[in-house]
Amino acid sequence: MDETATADAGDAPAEGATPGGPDGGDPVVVGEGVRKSYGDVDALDGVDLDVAAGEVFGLIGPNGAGKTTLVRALTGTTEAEGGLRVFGEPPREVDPSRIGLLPQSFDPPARLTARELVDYYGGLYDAARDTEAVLDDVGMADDADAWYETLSGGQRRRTCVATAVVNDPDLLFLDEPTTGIDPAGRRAIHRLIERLAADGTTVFLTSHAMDEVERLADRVAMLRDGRVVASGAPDRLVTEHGGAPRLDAATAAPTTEGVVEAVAAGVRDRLGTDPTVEATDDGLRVWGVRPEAIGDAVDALDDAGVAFDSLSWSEPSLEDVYLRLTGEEYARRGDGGPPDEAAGEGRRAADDATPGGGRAADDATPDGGDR
Ligand SMILES: Nc1ncnc2c1ncn2[C@@H]1O[C@H](COP(=O)(O)OP(=O)(O)OP(=O)(O)O)[C@@H](O)[C@H]1O
Repeated sequence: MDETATADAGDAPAEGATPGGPDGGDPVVVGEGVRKSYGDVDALDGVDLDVAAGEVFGLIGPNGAGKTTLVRALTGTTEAEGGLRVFGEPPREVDPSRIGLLPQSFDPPARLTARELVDYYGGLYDAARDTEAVLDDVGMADDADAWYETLSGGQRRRTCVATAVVNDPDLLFLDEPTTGIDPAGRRAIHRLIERLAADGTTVFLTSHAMDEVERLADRVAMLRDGRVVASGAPDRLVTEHGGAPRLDAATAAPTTEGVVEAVAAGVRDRLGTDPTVEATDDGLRVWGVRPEAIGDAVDALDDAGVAFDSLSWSEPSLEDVYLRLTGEEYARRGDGGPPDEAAGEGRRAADDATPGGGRAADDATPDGGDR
């Protein structure tokens, strides 16, 4: 979906945003100024968002940012202040058959097999998908006769995903669906999410796996301290907040200020740009090295007498956006370089956020709780 990325929770949707979705229809999920406190803790501090029909909406943020609280508010499994609408209704009034929910913590009966569990949850609905097909979707067809309590952590999580999609929901909430699942299983879950979205299911995805969110989400909202500090399409967020591509050199010897200056001078001469070079924990980093300039940058390292053990080049990703806008970081940084500026931007965005600003997500629950 084409939306300008924003990093200010207090803003209205940016110009070019299509809050009603690509087809201009009503959003499936709307949150306006959503607030939730636990004692002195403001778990949600004024969150706004909308999710369009058929969209995969990613919600990311550090531990304790408020993601699960938001999912719970949107699924009606906890009370929250503010405007919450799912399919135009308060979350607790939504037809449960339209909603799928995979809570972060879900403890189904342990002495049922995976097949029996999917059957059981499918039986709660008038129309459910075929159990075998759902088990196959999550890669559990071969282990379907094992008791839940004997399954591995990843197999359990796959089974839980199966119970969340067995009713073929119009809106699916997945709170960290792939935690503990091996790479092949993750791919199976990703394919399932992609297929559901292609078939029109709206997916509200919470995850700490930035590669997963970057791959799957049409739009992302980043929560920090109960506030949205950025939202937009992943590629736009990366472009606007991810920083520059960089070349990292791992060196045995510590990087001195003299080496940093020598490399900076060399890169300036060879690339004709004014680079940011900084010492890192295991060597040094040159920011702003485009793929076609890697050779020249390496020559500049050689010129400066940098004896490196290994080199790596990387483009910015959603993980960089996350690290910057949450104020966390990768390695030790120099003064005033791109990471510091971006981290400061994130901190400012969070600090400037006003109650009722930003974007968030709403939700509803199939059977009234974390099952
Ligand atoms: N039932 C509760 N009682 C008291 N405090 C709570 C409760 N649920 C959540 N909180 C607090 O609300 C804040 C947000 O918690 P929440 O679980 O929503 O974060 P999260 O972003 O989902 O974190 P994580 O990534 O670790 O799952 C935290 O400070 C947490 O301690």
